Amino acid sequence: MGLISLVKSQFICHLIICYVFLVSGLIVNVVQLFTLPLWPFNKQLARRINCRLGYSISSQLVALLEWWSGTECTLYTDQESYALYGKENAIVVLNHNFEIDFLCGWTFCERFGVLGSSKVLAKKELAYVPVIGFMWYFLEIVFCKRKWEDDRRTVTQALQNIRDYPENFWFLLHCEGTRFTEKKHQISMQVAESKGLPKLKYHLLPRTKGFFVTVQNLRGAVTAVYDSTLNFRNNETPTLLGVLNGRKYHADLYVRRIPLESVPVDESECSAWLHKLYQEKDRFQEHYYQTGRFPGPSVTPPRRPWSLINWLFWISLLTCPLVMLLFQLLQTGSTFTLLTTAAVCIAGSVSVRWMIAQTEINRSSSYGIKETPLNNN
Ligand SMILES: CC/C=C\C/C=C\C/C=C\C/C=C\C/C=C\C/C=C/CCC(=O)SCCNC(=O)CCNC(=O)[C@H](O)C(C)(C)COP(=O)(O)OP(=O)(O)OC[C@H]1O[C@@H](n2cnc3c(N)ncnc32)[C@H](O)[C@@H]1OP(=O)(O)O
Ligand SMILES: CCCCCCCC/C=C\CCCCCCCC(=O)OC[C@@H](O)COP(=O)(O)O
Repeated sequence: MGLISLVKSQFICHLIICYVFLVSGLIVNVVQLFTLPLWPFNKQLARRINCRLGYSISSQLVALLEWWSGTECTLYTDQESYALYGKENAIVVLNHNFEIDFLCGWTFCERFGVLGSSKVLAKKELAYVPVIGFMWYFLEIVFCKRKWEDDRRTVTQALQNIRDYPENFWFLLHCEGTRFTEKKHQISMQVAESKGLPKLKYHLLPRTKGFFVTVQNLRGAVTAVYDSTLNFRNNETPTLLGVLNGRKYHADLYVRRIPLESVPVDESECSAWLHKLYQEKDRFQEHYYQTGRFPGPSVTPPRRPWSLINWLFWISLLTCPLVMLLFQLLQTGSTFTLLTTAAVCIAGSVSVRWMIAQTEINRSSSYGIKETPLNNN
């Protein structure tokens, strides 16, 4: 192990990174709160400000992936589509197999300049993740309970709200609705069979309602669907803890740009269209496993310096007072103050560890296992 790798794997480095993320995140959250009075008077300005504030949080995680772990992100796509990325609103349909697929998604957003404004149809539980959940509230992220009876109205309303968003955005949909596990796959394929649909090898059966309602409500505001398929080279199974430890991964993303006009308007045709899309995605994954690459030309969109600059800004701003405070505590240090400091550090570490745990597949929800109609019979 080289010296740099050794440094990156040290707990003290992780502690500092997490401290900077938490404290800067909370500061940004407070500033976001101060934008509240602006919303009724100049909503578009409030949104633009929040895009920048949100960027200041999410780009730290991107910097961790791009600059700390040095993970390579390769894009497989055609030249004409490449020229349009970041210059239009789009719905992104992405497979959901990896613990850091959200982070790779963010990284591509960053490289095409839409990180601050990126959106997602996210499960409601994520709204309660400290820092991120609060940030998302101000970025008008669309949350769902994954219960269609409850979601139909709220999701439609939230989608209508973002139609006039002042910055180009990508709206991410993991149509499978949950992360891939063997058990969920097995159950999902029983559902596919019962519906007379072809079996998928690498994906869960997509849930079509969210996709339909998104297309229906964003038609006219969004110009394309980006059918995106992510995989990692050499059977890597990336984790956020691995990234924090400075481990380098190799992400490959295959993107096809599909004009929105070619997505059917009728609900059942739209659902059939999505099922067909996932059958094609399955073939792309098969191709990847056979050949080690996706079809077509590949390109590596360059890293931009902004995520690193933002990160270094927060690190320099927040570590000096921390060091000074620790020195003062040690000098004056009563047992009580030292114990209190230790307790605050432990509480911080535990909460960040809890946040990281939200990304871990072995703690994945039981969605797709419990609620299947086959299990209810
Ligand atoms: C150039 C670069 C391009 C791209 C770059 C890539 C990405 C960057 C883009 C943006 C980045 C932005 C943000 C990223 C940051 C963070 C991301 C964080 C992640 C959050 C992700 C999540 O939280 S995923 C979970 C939440 N989201 C979803 O669930 C979306 C998908 N779900 C739906 O759409 C659902 O329809 C729903 C949620 C709207 C409603 O849920 P419900 O369960 O009620 O669904 P349905 O009514 O649809 O389900 C019933 C139907 O499903 C059938 N069924 C039952 N059991 C199963 C089963 N086990 N498997 C499959 N199907 C099942 C059932 O039979 C019903 O069928 P019907 O025919 O009757 O519909
Ligand atoms: C600068 C570095 C800071 C290091 C500290 C990192 C702290 C972690 C911060 C944020 C992590 C939370 C981001 C949440 C995004 C997780 C998205 C996700 O993958 O959700 C899963 C959901 O789709 C499906 O859930 P289930 O499979 O049904 O269960």
